[in-house]
Amino acid sequence: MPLPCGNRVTRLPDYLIKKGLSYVSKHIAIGVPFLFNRKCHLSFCRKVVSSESAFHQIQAMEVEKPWLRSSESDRYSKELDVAVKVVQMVSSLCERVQEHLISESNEQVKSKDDNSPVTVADWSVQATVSLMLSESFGSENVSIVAEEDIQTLTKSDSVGILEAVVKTVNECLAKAPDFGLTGPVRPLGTTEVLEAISRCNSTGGPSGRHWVLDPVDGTLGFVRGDQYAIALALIEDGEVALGVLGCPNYPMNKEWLNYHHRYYRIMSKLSSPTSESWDKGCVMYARKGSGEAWMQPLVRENNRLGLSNLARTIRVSSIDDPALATFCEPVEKSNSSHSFTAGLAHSVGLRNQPLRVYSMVKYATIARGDAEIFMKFAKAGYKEKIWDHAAGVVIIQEAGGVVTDAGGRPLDFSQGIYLEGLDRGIIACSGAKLHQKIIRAVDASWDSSNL
Ligand SMILES: Nc1ncnc2c1ncn2[C@@H]1O[C@H](COP(=O)(O)OS(=O)(=O)O)[C@@H](OP(=O)(O)O)[C@H]1O
Ligand SMILES: [Mg+2]
Ligand SMILES: [Mg+2]
Ligand SMILES: [Mg+2]
Repeated sequence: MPLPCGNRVTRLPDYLIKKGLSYVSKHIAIGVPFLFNRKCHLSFCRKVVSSESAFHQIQAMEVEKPWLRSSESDRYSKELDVAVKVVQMVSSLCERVQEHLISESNEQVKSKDDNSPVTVADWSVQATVSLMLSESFGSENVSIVAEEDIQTLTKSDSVGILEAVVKTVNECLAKAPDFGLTGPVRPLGTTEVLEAISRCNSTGGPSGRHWVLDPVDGTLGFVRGDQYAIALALIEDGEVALGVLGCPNYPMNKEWLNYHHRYYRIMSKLSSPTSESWDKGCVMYARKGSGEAWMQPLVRENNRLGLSNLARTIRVSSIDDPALATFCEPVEKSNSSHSFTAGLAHSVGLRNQPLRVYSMVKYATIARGDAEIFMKFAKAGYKEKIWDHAAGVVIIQEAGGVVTDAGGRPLDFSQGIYLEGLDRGIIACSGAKLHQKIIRAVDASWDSSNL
């Protein structure tokens, strides 16, 4: 089921609006689940909606469609709908911040106590997602496990960056209607923004619903003008129910990936490519058990296309011959042993150079069939966090792939913020055959490794 990702409101004569609304109401009244033809429904809405209030009426009706809750296959429809829109919204925020970071200065980057980087974007995305989920589901119903806290942000030397966060959040919230969402009626103050960030301090666990957010995954890639992702997932009773990955620098068309990120920058200075020709970013999403994963282009301010019409299903690669397969891994060898994976690649017969990509875009490459294997072997003692994996895992699985630890067991999202009990590392593959070969190779070489 493709989901909407934004609507531009254009003024049309009143008689058309009425006609449009009565068309929608009629279909609801006679119980025609025009969800079956949601593409048509959305492009229809885009054509007939002439004011924000009319648009919100249609949205409200959309939310109350009874059939969304009536069948198991439509479970989490509303949650996924909201999650995709929110990720679209904050992907735009990240693009603006990244552009600014690259062209202006490094003042918007800080180091956390563990020396890892954090930026205006990380905090602003976390605040915005927290606010929009509360707005959509009621703050009392929303538990969020997320990476950032306000410790560094409230230090005395962070006054400038805190101001930038509040400004960035308010600018983003003001654009909520462009994405089919409702933002607050007035700009938020510093305390409210800090509260929104701090509220994401849930520790998850085996029962109940928990949203899991990595506001900017691959912050290092982000500050370097390279790949990064916004990752939002919903865990219910310890299982990942849905996942959304915003990948603002991962093009819809694989071909563009061959160009280095610097090329983007040069290109955007030479000409300002339209999103139609450039197609630079995408959002991917999936619901557990649906057997489908989807991708659609990022909503851009200059993008008035019928974006939901451009949503398409994605599928993992059908390549199962190691000689033809490509594996991807983290860019930084401090995050995953490049020498160990090189040994595995050799023993399994992988011939292609590894694709080193920052962030959960690695999960996206497998889900979309741009690579066949993703491996991560962190140093002993490092504990993987659930927000670095939840969204990517469900998207790969629904796209037809396999994700386990190196012992072949599924990742356990039920034990709080860490993937407790993870056996050695993470292996995601497009299919069972490659997966089995990698697992065997790990077993054969683990004892002689330094890991
Ligand atoms: N020491 C160590 N070992 C393993 N993993 C670590 C380590 N330190 C951090 N992290 C987590 O890695 C996240 C970034 O992973 P990537 O796959 O993007 O790594 S890389 O930047 O491409 O090397 C990164 O996510 P973000 O902080 O969201 O960028 C961290 O959660
Ligand atoms: Mg991360
Ligand atoms: Mg992060
Ligand atoms: Mg981080």
